[in-house]
Amino acid sequence: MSEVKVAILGASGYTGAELVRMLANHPSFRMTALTADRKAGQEMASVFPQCAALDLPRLVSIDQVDFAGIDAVFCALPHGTTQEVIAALPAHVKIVDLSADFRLYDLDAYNTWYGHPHKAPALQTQAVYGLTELKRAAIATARLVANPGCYPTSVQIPLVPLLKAGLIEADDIIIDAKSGTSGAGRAAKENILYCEVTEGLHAYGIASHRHAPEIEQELSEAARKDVVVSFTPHLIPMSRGMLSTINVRLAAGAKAADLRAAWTQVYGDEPFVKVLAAGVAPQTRHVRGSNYCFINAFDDRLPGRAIICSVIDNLVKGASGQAVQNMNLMFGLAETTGTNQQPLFP
Ligand SMILES: NC(=O)C1=CN([C@@H]2O[C@H](COP(=O)(O)OP(=O)(O)OC[C@H]3O[C@@H](n4cnc5c(N)ncnc54)[C@H](OP(=O)(O)O)[C@@H]3O)[C@@H](O)[C@H]2O)C=CC1
Ligand SMILES: CC(=O)N[C@@H](CCC(=O)OP(=O)(O)O)C(=O)O
Repeated sequence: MSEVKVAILGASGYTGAELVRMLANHPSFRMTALTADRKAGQEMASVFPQCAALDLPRLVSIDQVDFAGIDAVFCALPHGTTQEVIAALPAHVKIVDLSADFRLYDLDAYNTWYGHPHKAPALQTQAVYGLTELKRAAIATARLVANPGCYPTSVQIPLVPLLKAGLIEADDIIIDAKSGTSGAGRAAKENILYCEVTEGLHAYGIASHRHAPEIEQELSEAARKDVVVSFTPHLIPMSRGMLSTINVRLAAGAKAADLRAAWTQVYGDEPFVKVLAAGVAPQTRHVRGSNYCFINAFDDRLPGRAIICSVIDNLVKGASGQAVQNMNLMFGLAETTGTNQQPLFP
């Protein structure tokens, strides 16, 4: 196909850097504009020395980009800042938004969880929630894709097929999730300072994290009834990686082996979702730097219950990798184009 001219808004952030890493080897997407806020005017190689060998445009502010010459936009800005930016883009541009700004279909729920009214409600009705493996047909024809959050990605990949198949009960889902600190972005914040996260582990957003309604929106659709989950995120002292350990009540007679069989049926041909061999616990170190999601299920010692483990790299399948996977789909390209890096191990 002819070259697709791409702009990355927020290229000086962590997910922006991951987008650059993936697009550097992409045969069709050419990085034409890269934006920053405080770092506008700087070379990428001065912001990210790992980019020194790449021929990249200088970072500019968003208002300096001529979007008439852009075909595709990856929007990697903080949530709350993207709705007006995306609403101002010309109609021919296809967009994958990595922020949370277009993920909740219900505008009242958005207002409740994000603390302000939606600033582009008409555009929200066009947005497609972009968990690639579960929404492929809608993503392929969308103009605006709301890329899922990292925690919701790690949770929905295992749970959606199980709820659709009626293999787990929808009213008893307990999610214990852990994220590396890159999940909080590159901007300086006291709670992610080295001394605040190293040699320790803590829960945050207990019973109040904004990813709960996003998870519930998609699980409710799968279960065809309202689902409420118990969701507890934790911050762990590592730069990237996410583990969700999910405790579920099985439908009568079901076993972990049935969950594994259902996943194999749904994901058997997927390039990025892998059901590990029986008994093997998914580990974040085995997906690091890759677009993989590894999942597995185990029978609990409590009768009728199972424990599910799901790992992703929060910056890749949890953000930029899935974003490129989605943009590939929107341009009729193989989803693996530019996204099939093997994990970095050890
Ligand atoms: N980190 C992760 O694991 C994940 C992140 N996301 C979401 O992706 C988005 C980007 O995250 P991440 O890369 O981690 O964030 P960072 O804080 O690392 O980067 C934010 C980027 O946006 C720019 N920026 C900040 N404020 C503004 C503004 N008001 N106007 C224009 N540009 C601005 C920054 O520029 P400058 O550097 O010049 O300040 C920087 O380029 C967020 O919405 C985040 O929630 C989604 C899934 C996972
Ligand atoms: C470790 C950490 O702080 N993680 C972020 C989630 C990252 C993410 O997916 O954010 P968006 O929904 O904004 O895209 C958080 O808990 O808010």
